[in-house]
This record gives sequence, structure tokens and C-alpha cells, in this order.
Amino acid sequence: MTAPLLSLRGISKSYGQITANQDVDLDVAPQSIHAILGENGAGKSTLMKLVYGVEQPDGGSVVWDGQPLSLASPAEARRQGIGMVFQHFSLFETLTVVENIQLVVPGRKADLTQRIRTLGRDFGLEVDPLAHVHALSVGERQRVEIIRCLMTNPKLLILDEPTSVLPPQSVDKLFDTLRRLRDGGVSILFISHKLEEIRSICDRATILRGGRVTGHVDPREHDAHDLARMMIGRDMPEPMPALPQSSGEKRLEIIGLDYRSDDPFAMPLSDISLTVRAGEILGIAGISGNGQSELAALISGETILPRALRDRIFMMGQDAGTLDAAARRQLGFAFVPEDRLGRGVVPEMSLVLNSLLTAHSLKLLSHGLIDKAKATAFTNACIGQYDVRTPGPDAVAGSLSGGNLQKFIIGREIMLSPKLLFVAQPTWGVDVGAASAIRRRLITLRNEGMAILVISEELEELFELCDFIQVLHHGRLSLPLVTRHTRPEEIGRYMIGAHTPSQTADQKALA
Ligand SMILES: Nc1ncnc2c1ncn2[C@@H]1O[C@H](COP(=O)(O)OP(=O)(O)OP(=O)(O)O)[C@@H](O)[C@H]1O
Repeated sequence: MTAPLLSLRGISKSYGQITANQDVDLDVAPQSIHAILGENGAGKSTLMKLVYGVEQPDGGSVVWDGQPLSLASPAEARRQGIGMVFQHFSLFETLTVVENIQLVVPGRKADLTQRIRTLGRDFGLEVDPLAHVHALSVGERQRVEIIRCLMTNPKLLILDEPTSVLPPQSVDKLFDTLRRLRDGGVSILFISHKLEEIRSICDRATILRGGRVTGHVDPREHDAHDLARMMIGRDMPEPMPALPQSSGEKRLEIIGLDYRSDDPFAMPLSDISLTVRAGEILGIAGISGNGQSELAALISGETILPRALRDRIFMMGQDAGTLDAAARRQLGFAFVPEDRLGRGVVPEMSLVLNSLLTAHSLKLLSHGLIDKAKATAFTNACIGQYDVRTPGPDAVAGSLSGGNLQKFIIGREIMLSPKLLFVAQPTWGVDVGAASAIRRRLITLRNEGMAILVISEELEELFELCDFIQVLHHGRLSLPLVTRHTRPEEIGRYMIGAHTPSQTADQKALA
């Protein structure tokens, strides 16, 4: 066997009482695509941060290209030939592609422009070096991030859940790029929760559970069920069947809404109409950046419509567009935002206090004071029912892994028993076991009569969950499509704007 490019031996890292990585061994071969698999909180991100010099291990050793290595910072990692693309991009929207790259890579603008074009051609990463970042799609922004990494000539590229932001068409293109990079001599460490993707692109996989390595396998020799079992230590539950429902009352109705915010980079919304009834799940598909966050803000009450735009948004039969978020919640509305740390919780506060943010209406306050016992009981129930892995209700929200925080927020909102639940990206960053539990829960609630609106970029998820799907593209919403009569490719065409509105059949009326 050829000598590994990167070798970790006995790596450990703790945060206070929490052991994020324990005694981890990992060998990454030259020219390989190596997956890191594991449940939420298994320690994947921590391990990558150690390899990229963001954090330092408490114990263990690292050998890089045959030499012992200890990294004090990401800048040092980059100098050694280790690059990382994070899930959340770090580009300046008002600058051009080449200006963004110039912030990190030294060189004259004309030379860098030429290099960007050459790299683009060689690796299938085409992007206009002179375009402004705000005008680029998410896929193009990701290409800019990858190009920026490649310009430092890395031997190892770390990608943290790179496909979670991409539409299906762009995933294939990214994989093509990754294969070319591997064939060109770069090794890739690839974090993903999508087992089929891992099987299609990775040569090796290391599985973590509870901070420890539970196996090194060739993912092509195992099916997705096998991999899931290794990750979560048990079999995956079957999907929940959606029972046929007679159409219930309208809980959310948006009628012909046009809206343009003051923000010059926001997507203007045109002629948005949708209806969500009791006992129904409506999904909104689309590539992010097509108006999802603007629409979500209008529904949640973060953006309040001016009085001139009355009678456009109705909740539980009442004109709600001019109401603030708290007044909408009083009507029986609950909301799980996409931005977990920014809007879902206050990261510095404990889970108990974060429960109070939205669940105070469940009599968790008495005479203006927090009823600590009740608030703690509520938080404990949420932790137990939604399998939130945390030392306890007093842990600060920011210390939870991404997926565990998502489980906590979804649990908190569902426990309010709303009449209308709006969830943006329900299983973003959530591992397969927990994602299937969340989906089963949403379908049970629908069967019990809740009206649910879901925004998701994951087509598979929308197909599993939704009765109807509408596609948001460039601020316009397609008419509703009946999920069981629709093929994913059809939705994919709407997502990239290849369907004109006149081709849209109002299937919901026919259903
Ligand atoms: N800065 C921190 N302070 C305290 N605990 C932390 C910190 N960072 C991570 N942890 C804990 O370490 C454990 C591993 O977290 P990590 O983010 O590495 O998991 P992960 O496998 O990447 O999870 P996910 O798939 O949910 O992103 C978790 O229990 C998490 O709560």
C-alpha cells in the first residue's frame, strides 16, 4: 500500500466534559476521495477543524506527507497544502469573483483572472472572474470557493457537506469536478449525510459514532442501509405512510402577493399565491436565493406588509400580513427558521431559556417570572422526545452540534401544538436516523390535522413529505403540482427555470 498522505493516530479533543473525538485513527491515501460519516454530534466537524488547524487536539499525533505536523492556524494549514470549503460561504457579495480571490491569493488582477479561467476549464469550474458575487447562483459561488482553495495548490481539500446547498443538476457537475481533482493528484475529505452520494463518489469511508471510529470501509461494497446501520447502530425505520385526507379548512392563504423589499440584493416576489389546508403538507422547492428567505420572512412576520398591502396573507382565516410575528403566533402559527443559530436560538443562552423564547405561552412564566421547574420540564421533554444529544437542559445552545440544535428547535415548535407549522429546511445537517424521525413526525402531525408548509432544497425530502409541491424560481411560484403525479425531473426543470409558467398545469385543481 502507498504511504498515506495524512495519518491521524489517537487523536482526542474535548470541550469541557464533552468528548468530541476520542482516540481517532484515520489514514487518507493520496489521490482518494474519503468520506467521513456519522450521526449528528459524532465529531465530524471537530475532526476536520483539527486537520485544518482551526482547533488543536488534546492528544494524539498527525503525520502529513511523511512528516509530523502540528498546526496552529488555518493559514498554516493552507501553507502546508490543506484547504477547506465550509458549508457557509465566506465571499463578499459586492465584490467580483477575482476581487474576492485577490483578498486571499496574492497576484495581479489580470494574472489571477487568467488563472481562474484556466482552472475553470481544467476542472469544470466555469465561472466569470469579472462577475459580481451577488449575481452568482449558489453552485457558482461554491465553484469560486473551490477555485480559491485550488489556487493555493492544496494536496488535500476538505469539503463540509458540499452538496447540501446544491440542486441535483449541480451535484453531478460537482462530482465530475471532484473526480478530475482526484485524478489530478488531490485527495478529498468529504463530509456528507447522503449515503447514496458517498457510495457513488468515495473510495473510502471512515465512520464515527460518539466521537470514536467505528469502522473504515469501502462504501461501494455496502448499501445505504448497511452504512446507516454502522452509523446509528440500528436499522432505519420505514417511512410513515400519509393517510388520505379530505380537504380541511384553509390555515394559510397567500393571494397574488407582489413584494419588493428595500434591500437591493433581495429577490423581488411576484404574484405569489399558495394555500395550505388542515391535514396537508405543501412543499416549496427551489434553489436557495430564488426568493425563499424573502417569502419565509413575509410568512413568519419578520417582514410586515404595509397597510396598503392588506388582504394578501391570511392565517387561520384572518388577515395576518400586517401583524407582527408574536401576533401571528397567537393565531396558532409556529415557525422553524432556516438560520438556526441566527434566528432559531440565541447561541449564548441555555436550552431552557431558548425554550422560553417561543414556548412562554405554555404558562412557563408566572407573574412575569420564569417558572424554572416548568421550563426545565418542557426542555427535558423536548430533549427526550426529539433525541437531542446534549449534557442537559442547562447546556448553552451554541455548544450543540448543528443537527442536534435543529432537532431541539423543531421539537420546541411542534410541542406548541400549532394549527399551522412552517419549517424551512427541516433536516438540513440532520443525520439519516434523525431526519427520518423528523419526517415521520411531520407526517403524523399532518395525519392528525395540522397544516404544514415546508421549504426545502432536497427533492427527495419533498417527495417523501408533501401532498403538493410548488417551485420557487426567480421570485415566482409555480402552480401547485400533486406530488404523486409528478416526477422529480419535472420539478428539477422548474427549479432551473426550464419550464415557462404557461406550461404549468394546475394539477391541484384536478386532484
Ligand atoms: N465549541 C464547542 N463547545 C462545546 N461543545 C462542542 C463544541 N464544538 C462541538 N462540541 C460538541 O462536540 C460534539 C461533536 O460535535 P461536532 O460538531 O464535531 O459533530 P458533527 O459530527 O459534526 O455533527 P453534525 O452532523 O450535527 O454537524 C457534540 O457533542 C458537540 O455538542
